Amino acid sequence: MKLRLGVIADDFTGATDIAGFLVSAGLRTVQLNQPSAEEVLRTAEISEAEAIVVGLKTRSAPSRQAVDASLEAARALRTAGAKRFVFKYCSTFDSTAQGNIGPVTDALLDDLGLDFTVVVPALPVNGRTVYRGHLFVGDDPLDESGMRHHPVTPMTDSNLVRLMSAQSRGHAIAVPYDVVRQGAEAVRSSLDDARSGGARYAVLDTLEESHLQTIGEACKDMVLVTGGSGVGGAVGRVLASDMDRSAARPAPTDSWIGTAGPGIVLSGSASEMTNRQVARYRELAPALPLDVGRIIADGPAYLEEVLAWVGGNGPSVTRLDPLVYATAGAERVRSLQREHGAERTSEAIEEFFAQIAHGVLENGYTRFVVAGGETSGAVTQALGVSAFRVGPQIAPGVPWTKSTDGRLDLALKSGNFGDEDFFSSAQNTMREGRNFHDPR
Ligand SMILES: Nc1ncnc2c1ncn2[C@@H]1O[C@H](COP(=O)(O)OP(=O)(O)O)[C@@H](O)[C@H]1O
Ligand SMILES: O=C(O)[C@@H](O)C(=O)COP(=O)(O)O
Repeated sequence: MKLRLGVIADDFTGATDIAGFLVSAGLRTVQLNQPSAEEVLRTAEISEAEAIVVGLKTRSAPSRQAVDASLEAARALRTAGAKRFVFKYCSTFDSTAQGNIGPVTDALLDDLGLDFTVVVPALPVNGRTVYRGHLFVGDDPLDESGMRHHPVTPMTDSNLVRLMSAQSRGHAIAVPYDVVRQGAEAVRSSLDDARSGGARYAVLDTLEESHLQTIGEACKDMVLVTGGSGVGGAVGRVLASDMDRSAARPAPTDSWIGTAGPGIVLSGSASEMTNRQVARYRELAPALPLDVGRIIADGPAYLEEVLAWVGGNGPSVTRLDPLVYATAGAERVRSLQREHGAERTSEAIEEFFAQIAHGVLENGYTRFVVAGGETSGAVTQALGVSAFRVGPQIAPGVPWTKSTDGRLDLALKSGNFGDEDFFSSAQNTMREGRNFHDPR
């Protein structure tokens, strides 16, 4: 077994995000969704994976459930040979004072016999930076960004030290930019001081890619690192540079071949970026907005109508895949939540997307572009996909993935990732792929 790194990701888009960065770092990486311990072990044995990413759906689950699922994943990864672990959460934290990042981090620390770790959500390539312990999204502090309107985890505080202290058992401190820019040695010594001073978590300022590399090197001997795909990629690069690379082997995405069947775009994210992506794609391809009232009141009959619409807008009619979306602006989301209840609305929409995915799968669809983390979790489960190979990146943090049985191609897009043309560029990337066979 070659396994070095085990990643526990709190949602499925987050899992593909970090898996893509680990592949780019040069590690053979497999992604498993909610696997049993046996699946983790079997994968480590037969796949020669150097990194296994376990995608969970724990971001907004009840805390006990999130802790249990994360511990089970970490133990399975350890049994499979992993010596180092990353707990991957969102680059926009997506975890309020009642959230699961603190409880899961505490449980992992205890289970691994540790008393200290780092908190590094930053992903500068996508505009997520941390300064003086505050998380920024582009030009805005987190609590002034679109994330303040998130339907499930509205972020109204940008101070990670405060958020982490509120959620967890221990004391968090910030390691400022002036230390990080001095390099790995300075960071390591600052972390040692923090730990001996009684801190349990250090939030590291991160303004640019080079800071991630510094942090990756400073955390070289840390068994558990927590944060986003940025620090995950840095840990991966440091690990890869330490490994024996004498055996020639193809780059992990060299042999990427897309499936040939029809495709669909499903968008259940209500983020600002996804709203822009939907608006843009509506100009290019057939698009069906979902009626949330009918999802709740009229489930099965409405599902039949939606599937019929998809069937009528297939490959013989349109070059770009049809889009079905619940995506709406903050005002509309609030009003639907007032009318039907926030949790009920989210769950009903996610379940409806799962049913659409299942329906089109039965009709022979093989290519799925999905926007939204929770939505991707629901869709992937409905498709019965439990393991992915990770392919080329469409945009930073969004690779194409393929079910390991080769049946399906999936692009699971975090709500906030990609540019306005993401939905069409995902399909174009696939069609332009060297080996992609487009039946149209
Ligand atoms: N129009 C809407 N009104 C209310 N909730 C919505 C609407 N559209 C989507 N949602 C819900 O919002 C949540 C979005 O979360 P997610 O899929 O993780 O997207 P993101 O990646 O942007 O966080 C889902 O639970 C989804 O069902
Ligand atoms: O780190 C990130 O921003 C993403 O990998 C992520 O976690 C995606 O979550 P959603 O925004 O819920 O899709």
